[in-house]
Parts: sequence; C-alpha cells; structure tokens
Amino acid sequence: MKYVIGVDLGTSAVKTLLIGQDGNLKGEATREYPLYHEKAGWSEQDPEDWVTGTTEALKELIVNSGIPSADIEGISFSGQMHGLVLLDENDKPVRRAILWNDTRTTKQCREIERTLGDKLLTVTRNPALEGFTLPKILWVKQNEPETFAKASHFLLPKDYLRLRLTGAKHMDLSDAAGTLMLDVAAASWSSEVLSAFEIPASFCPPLVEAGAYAGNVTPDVSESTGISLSAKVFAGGADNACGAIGAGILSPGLTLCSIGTSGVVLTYEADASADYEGKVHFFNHGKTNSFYAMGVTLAAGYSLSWFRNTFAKGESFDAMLEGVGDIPAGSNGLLFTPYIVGERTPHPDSKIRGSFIGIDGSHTRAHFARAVMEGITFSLNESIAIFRAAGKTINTIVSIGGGAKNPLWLQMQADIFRADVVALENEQGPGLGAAMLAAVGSGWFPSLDACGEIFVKHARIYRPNEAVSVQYEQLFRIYQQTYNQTAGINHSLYAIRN
Ligand SMILES: Nc1ncnc2c1ncn2[C@@H]1O[C@H](COP(=O)(O)OP(=O)(O)O)[C@@H](O)[C@H]1O
Ligand SMILES: O=C(CO)[C@@H](O)[C@H](O)COP(=O)(O)O
Repeated sequence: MKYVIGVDLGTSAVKTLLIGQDGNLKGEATREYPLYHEKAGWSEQDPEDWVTGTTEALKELIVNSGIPSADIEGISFSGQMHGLVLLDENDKPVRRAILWNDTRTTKQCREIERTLGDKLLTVTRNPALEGFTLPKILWVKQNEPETFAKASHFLLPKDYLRLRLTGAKHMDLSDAAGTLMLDVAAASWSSEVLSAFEIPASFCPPLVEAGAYAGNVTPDVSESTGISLSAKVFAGGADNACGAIGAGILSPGLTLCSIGTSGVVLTYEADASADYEGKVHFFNHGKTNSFYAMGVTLAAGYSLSWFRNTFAKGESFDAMLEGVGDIPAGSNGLLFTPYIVGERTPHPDSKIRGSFIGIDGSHTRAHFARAVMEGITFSLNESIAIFRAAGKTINTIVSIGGGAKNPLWLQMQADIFRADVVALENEQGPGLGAAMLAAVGSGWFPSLDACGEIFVKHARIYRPNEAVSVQYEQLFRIYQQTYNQTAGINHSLYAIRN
C-alpha cells in the first residue's frame, strides 16, 4: 500500500493525516499552537510555531504508523485563509502573522472601497472585509512603516509552511482569491488593484493551481520529519476549498456546510458567471477552472465552545448537550445570535456582538445550549437564503466539521435548512481534501472527481421533518430581525468593551 499525507494548518492546531490508497485514515497527529491577542480585535500567530508544530506532528505521524517512509508518495496542504505573513528579502518574517479573525482593519477596508469603487466587486469578486489580506497589508504600511519597509514580499500561512519545508515560494489560486488582490475570473494578480495601492508585482508570489507539484522536502526537513526526499510536495489550497474537495463538492448542485471554529456554507460554481453582488464570498476552487460561493459565520463552533468553556467547564460536548434533544425546537422562546466576535455573512460588522433574547425564569442550561446551536444554524441559514434568492437550488448539503459529530445538530441542520443533510463516514475535514490533492498529484487518480469516488464516503442522510421545519421557518424570520434590533445597542457598547 502507498500513502499520502494531508496537512491541515488550522487556527488552533495543525492536523496531519496519513491516508492510504483505499482512502482510509491510517494515522493522525496534531500539535496546537498559541494565538496572540495583544489588543481587542487583534489575532496573531508566530509562523515559527506552525513550522515547529508541523515538523513534530509529521515525525510522530510517520514513527507511529510504522510504515517505511518511501511508501509515502505525496504530501499537500490545507491552510487557514487570509493570514498575512510579511517576509524580508531573505524570506524571514518581519513580524508575527496577522490572522483571518483579526478585525483591526475597518479603516483600511473603507479606504479600499473608496479607492477601487466598482472594480472591487468586478475584479476581486468580493467585498472588503477586515479578515482579508489586502487591508492587513495597508494596516502594516500605515501603522508600522519601519517594519513594512523591511518587507519585500508576502505569503499566506500554508504557503509559508511549504516554503520552509521545500525552499520554494508559491501561492495557490484558491488561497490567493482571499487576498483581495486577485482577479478571480482571470486567475491572475490584478494589476489594477496592485497599482491602486502602490504594491509592486514582485511583492506577490508566483501563482499555481492547488494540485501543482511544488518541489520536494529539503534534506534537513527529511531528516527531522522522516519524509523521504523522493516524496512529492503539492501546493495545496485554502481550508474551505480543501474542505469542499474532501466532502466531494466537485460538481454543480453540491453544497457544503462546515461547522468548525467558524462556519461556512459553500456552493460549487462551474464558472465565474454567478453574481451574488458581494453578499457572499466568491473564490477560486481547488479544482482547476472552477469556483465556489461561500457565506461565513465567524463564530459557529466557537460559540458553542465559548458556551461550554464558560458555563460547563471540563465537560465534553456530549455531556453538556445531554437533555438538549428533549427540548422542543425554539428552546421555549430563547433566541441566540452568534455574533460573539462580530459577523461576516450577511452582516459584515466587526462591532456587532451576540445576544440571548427571551430569557425566562424556567430556562435551564440545556435551553441555553440548544439556543446556541439553533442560533449558529440560523446564521448559516442566512447564507443558504442568499443562494436560494439568487436562484440556486439547494436540496442536499454535505455537513462536515466538529458540529457534524452530533446527530441532533445534523437533524437540526436538515430541519432549519429544509434540505437533506449528508454526514460523511470517517469525516476528516480539509486535511482529507489536501490528501486528495496529493493522491491525484501522485498519479493515483486521473482527477479529483475520480479520487472522490473512492475517498469520499457518505454515511447517514438526515431528512427535514416538515412540522419542525415550519416552526423553524417562523423562528428564522424572528431571528433575522435581531441584527437590526441589536446593532445600535452593540455599537454603543463598543467603547466600553475596549
Ligand atoms: N461532540 C460534539 N458535539 C457538538 N459539537 C461539537 C462536538 N465536537 C466538536 N463540536 C463543535 O465543533 C467545533 C470544532 O470543530 P473543528 O472542525 O474541530 O474546528 P477547527 O478545525 O476550526 O479547529 C467545536 O468548537 C464545537 O462547537
Ligand atoms: O476566514 C475564513 C474563510 O474566509 C476561515 O474559514 C479561515 O479560513 C479559518 O477558519 P477555521 O477552519 O479555523 O474555522
């Protein structure tokens, strides 16, 4: 048996997966690393921690598997999107990376809108959001000019990791799409955007497809990880593109719901013709010449883990959620909005915060937990509503991420989304998509689609319960009013929060 490795460089941890030619998981190893929040709204990581964590995880993965390293033929990556890694001319980071969930750049976003006008949507196909990379570049230029003067180019997180493993510098299209500097339809850096902000072309790395061969590990890395010098390294893609690949979202009509730290609803687009007027993200897929549209809930799984860490410390999710299934849909009138770190879709607002509305003396902790799950799912349903309003048919949704571990939540998704929700056997998230890029690159399959036939295994289908769906439809309309009703109050509280 031959093997490939998928490396998922996430926000809280790097997860490495060893996958066999049969598509089955043969081993995994993870390393966590810290996030730095020096000021309210800031979120940074030390790129060196990604390299150390990945090296340790790869070593553990290979040693524990007991297989000869020569049998590992390929390795590829999935990466947290948008994070800015600024490098000097010797490829050394000039400061910590500024991450996707950092919201310091509201001023720069407005500047980008003013400067680019209509071009922002026609060229980059996306609105200016605090999480994206271009606003972060402008922030460093304006606020840390001495540091910026040392920077000669930039990379995204998994591209920096790949640089350290191979010595070669690339960025794949699916990740480049999240920089706000890519002409998404043309699949090239936008000279209009670069010149508008006086960014030289040399600042941007060479673009490649997610499945492109990107080199081999260096002798040092081979020694410290056990990966053979003959194993091929493939570029890899954005975590959401890789999540889509790993869930088989590779042809029209297929939609994904992922509840990880953030939550996304993502739908396949065969070409760049769809126009969602910037209400959702529109990015290049990891599959060549295809795209996806995506709505993002910033604090999806994070809302439930915040709730657990605050009110059920030390309990597992399963223990905390015991009894939640006995509570009827609607949590007896308790409504939660998951805006605890701000929101993206459909309300791009870094200052909005969450609410529990309708608290009654009879509510227990289980009511609150159910309301949190419902609020997260309502937020994701806002993205589905945008897709449907634009004429998309969404009847079947593949559900992945930590949220898909809970059958009650999968049924809730079916009831709220009014669609069949498919769970995957052995769901491995974006790491599996990365492994699929390596499997195709290694010549095991002629295409990602052919690889998906073997690697992506559907498990149970959850079908909507009509009576519950009708109840949720009414609640969803109430939920949709809460942003406007609470925005003013939350914006006033902003000054106190800081
Ligand atoms: N057993 C479970 N039941 C319900 N939700 C869960 C369970 N396990 C994990 N989750 C949810 O999934 C989230 C983590 O998902 P994961 O895909 O591992 O995130 P990430 O890859 O972003 O770190 C948690 O924050 C939690 O909300
Ligand atoms: O910002 C986005 C997508 O636009 C996030 O999806 C990040 O790419 C990372 O999310 P997690 O996988 O850590 O939840």
